[in-house]
Amino acid sequence: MAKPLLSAAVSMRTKRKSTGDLPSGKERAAKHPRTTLDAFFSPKVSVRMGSGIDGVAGGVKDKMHDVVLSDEQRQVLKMVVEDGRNVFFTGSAGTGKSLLLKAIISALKKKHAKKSDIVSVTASTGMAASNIGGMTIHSWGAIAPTVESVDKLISYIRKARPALQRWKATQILIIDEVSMVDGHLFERLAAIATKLRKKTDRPFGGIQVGFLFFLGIALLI
Ligand SMILES: Nc1ncnc2c1ncn2[C@@H]1O[C@H](COP(=O)(O)OP(=O)(O)OP(=O)(O)O)[C@@H](O)[C@H]1O
Repeated sequence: MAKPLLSAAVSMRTKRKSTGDLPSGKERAAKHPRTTLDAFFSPKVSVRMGSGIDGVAGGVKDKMHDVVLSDEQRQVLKMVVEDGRNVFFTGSAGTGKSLLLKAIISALKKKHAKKSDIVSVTASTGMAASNIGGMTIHSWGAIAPTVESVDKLISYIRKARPALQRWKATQILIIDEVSMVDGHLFERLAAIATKLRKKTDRPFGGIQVGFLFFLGIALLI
């Protein structure tokens, strides 16, 4: 049987329940340990199985499964979400990168729920972008592939208001499958960010960047 594929539906299970839902006193403490920071970064994530190709083929029932992140996955999630660090991680096939990326996106969106436009989720290809509920890096940044000059690109972006808003508002940029982004495009993205955001002293104009590499994740934070 084909291995189930992940969809973008990953949700953190760290939300506090109202006290009315829980028993009180010692029983409650035993059954429902207090939510600690450590517990926050030991999230259970629900993964929708059977979507994607398997789902289309109808081979697997669409069903939510709880999984617990491994120590390594939790460590990366904490570095990105809590510490706000630029993180790149890689690994061979099936080591849980995609699941972790979805958990990271979910945690970032939850953390920044009141200012959701500061988190941007992108990928180098349309397929990868759609798998994580994002858009291609070209669409996100209004990068016309035929335009070479950074200044021309910037004047084009200034006229494309939604893209301009994204460039200015984004504080955390995730790029999935960053290995498909060539160095030249990457340099242009960095140059545009620096010029548009007017923070010339900081790489990428101060955007935190994260990447999911071909076999891993790269975040620009
Ligand atoms: N912490 C975990 N607990 C249980 N299952 C997990 C965990 N992390 C990942 N998995 C499962 O392992 C399988 C492989 O994970 P995933 O697709 O994220 O790997 P990957 O590194 O992205 O693989 P590839 O490079 O081939 O795309 C998936 O079925 C996923 O649901």
